[in-house]
Amino acid sequence: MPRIAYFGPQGTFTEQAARVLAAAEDELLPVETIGAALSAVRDGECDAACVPVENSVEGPVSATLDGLAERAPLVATAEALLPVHFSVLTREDVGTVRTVASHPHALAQVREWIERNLPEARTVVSSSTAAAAVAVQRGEYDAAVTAPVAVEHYPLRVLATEVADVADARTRFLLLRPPGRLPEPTGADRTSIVAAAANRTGALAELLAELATRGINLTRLDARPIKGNFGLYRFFIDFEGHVAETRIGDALAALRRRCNNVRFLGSHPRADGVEATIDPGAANQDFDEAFDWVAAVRAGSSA
Ligand SMILES: O=C(O)C(=O)C[C@]1(C(=O)O)C=C[C@@H](O)C=C1
Repeated sequence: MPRIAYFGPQGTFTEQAARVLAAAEDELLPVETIGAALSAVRDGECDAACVPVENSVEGPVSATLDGLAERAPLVATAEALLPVHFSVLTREDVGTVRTVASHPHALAQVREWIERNLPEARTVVSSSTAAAAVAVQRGEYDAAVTAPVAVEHYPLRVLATEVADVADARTRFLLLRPPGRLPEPTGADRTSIVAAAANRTGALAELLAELATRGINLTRLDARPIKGNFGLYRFFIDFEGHVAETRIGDALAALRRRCNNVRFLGSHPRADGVEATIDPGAANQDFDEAFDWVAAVRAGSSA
């Protein structure tokens, strides 16, 4: 039975995403950290890992980005996009809430709500939203900011539901596997890479220009420090399209020429189904015809 490690424990948003992405026969295994989920795949204990990658309010999930840039390569074969609003759970015996725990991304999405509704509470960081619920059950903290499903696993008192400072907040999750067969292109795909641009004037601009001149639309750009090298950064770049397409393959080849540390992080269908925008002259057919023309020129059959 295929096994999927997910960022747990049970009742996290990531578990919900894993349920969206898993096949009926897959077995889901909660692990305590994002790093442990990636290691479970790298060590061959699991076939895939489900982890969060970006949130529309708080931005990138750095443990996922750093975990993908180092050690053995993993590629994303699918993504899920979940709406994020929270429940606040407490124990029956709690009167005034003095401590409220959650994952840092969750706390960042309910900061104003806590200030307004739990003015006496100090926030405490936990490894995940569900881990915060476990800590409240154990009596370590007074309240937890959790996914709505958490209360089904951790029988606590529901203090509030539908909590969110920003309406329509969303988190995107990836299903990661060892490199292997890629999903088929659909016309509404996302490709991800990470590259360390050289430390010289214009190096990042040159990488981005390779995408721009081919009419490829970026969907995300994040920088993360290369640990142990103060001032040096890796760039995580997501863009529309699939590596199987001529235009995307041509761009990746150009990035590889400019930067030999490019790592491919996957091409897969977008969860929102948004089709790639194609500029005039930048369709796959335009690339194919241009390459055919060059071949004909080389063969002496065109000019
Ligand atoms: O702690 C969880 O429930 C998670 O799945 C992690 C996570 C995140 O990393 O952003 C997922 C979605 C929410 O934005 C809050 C927390």
